[in-house]
Formats: sequence, C-alpha cells, structure tokens
Amino acid sequence: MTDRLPHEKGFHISWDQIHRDSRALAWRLDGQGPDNNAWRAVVAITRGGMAPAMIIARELDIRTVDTISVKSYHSGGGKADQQREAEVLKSPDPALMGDGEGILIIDDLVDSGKTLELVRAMYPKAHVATVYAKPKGRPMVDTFITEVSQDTWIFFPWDMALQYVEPYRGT
Ligand SMILES: O=P(O)(O)OC[C@H]1O[C@H](OP(=O)(O)OP(=O)(O)O)[C@H](O)[C@@H]1O
Ligand code: HPA
Ligand SMILES: [Mg+2]
Repeated sequence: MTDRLPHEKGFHISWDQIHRDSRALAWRLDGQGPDNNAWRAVVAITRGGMAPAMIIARELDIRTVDTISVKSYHSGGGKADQQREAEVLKSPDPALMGDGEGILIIDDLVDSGKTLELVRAMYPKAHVATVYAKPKGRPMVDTFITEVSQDTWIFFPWDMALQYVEPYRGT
C-alpha cells in the first residue's frame, strides 16, 4: 500500500475512460485471430482484467469467456532484492485453451510483466492484450492501448471513490 498513497505520479482512470480505452482495444483486436478470423474465446486475468474483458467480449460478440487467477507476491530477503513472483490459483478450462491458439487473454495492465510471463508460458499461442502498459512489461504484451512511465501508479475506478477535497487556495 505504501507505494500507492500518496503517489506523486498517479494516473487516475475513470469508468468512462476505461470503457473508452477497452473499446479501443477491442476494435484493434477485431479480426486479428488466426487466419484473420474471430477469436474462439476471451480469458480474463482476475480480477483487474474482468471489466475490460467483459467490454471486449461484448464489442467482438464473443460469448465464451473464462478466467485465470494469478496471485503475485514478493519474495527474497531485504527490500532491495525482493522479486515479484506469480502463482496460478485457478486455471481456465484446459479443453478450451489447448496451446492458446485463437484465445484472447486480457488484463487491465502490465507492470513488471511477471503475471503475463507465467500466463504466456502456459499458453504460448494465445494473444495477450492489456489496456495499459509500463515499459518493463511491454515485451510480454501483443497489443495494448496506452503506455505510462514505469514510476506511474495507475488507479482504477473500482479501487476509488468520490470524495471531498479542500480548495487549492485555502481560506
Ligand atoms: O506485470 P505485473 O507486475 O505482474 O503486474 C500486473 C498485474 O498486477 C495487477 O494485478 P494484481 O496481482 O494486483 O491483482 P488484481 O488484478 O486482483 O488486483 C494488475 O491487475 C495485473 O494483473
Ligand atoms: O500501476 C498499477 N496500478 C494498479 N495495480 C497495479 N499492479 C501493478 N501495477 C499496478
Ligand atoms: Mg490483476
């Protein structure tokens, strides 16, 4: 939590913005399936990938939607040499997935790339797309919409609430 609040480089995304960006991602992905075809299914990386995946599935008229749950945590000794590790808690239907061909895997963002590294190793032929990307994780994504700097923290609308703020020029 300490890296989130307060954060000097906060990128605050409204529901409207994530809706627009997810739709833009869907349009970019349209017809990009194997042999210029439709995608067989959308797989959301829970939990952040679920809202974008729903919007994309609607735009592209894909009714088969599954999920993969990846938990990431820090390991290692001192703070400086801590590494982000990822572990799969729930897999999608193996009969649906195969090697991932024709499958669209969606997440809200890629940061270090650890989550997607694991997912890609499981489904090497899947197409991996995120709405936002940071430079370190970029090589792990096939398609994304907006890049932000590595030291930016992205705040999603499901993690925020409207609240009163003091005027800039106090009384
Ligand atoms: O590229 P990485 O460094 O692996 O980070 C990116 C992942 O981290 C966040 O999920 P998180 O694991 O916090 O869980 P959540 O989606 O349930 O919030 C985000 O939604 C991505 O899935
Ligand atoms: O910038 C971020 N925002 C929200 N969740 C995240 N998980 C990794 N990086 C981020
Ligand atoms: Mg996530």
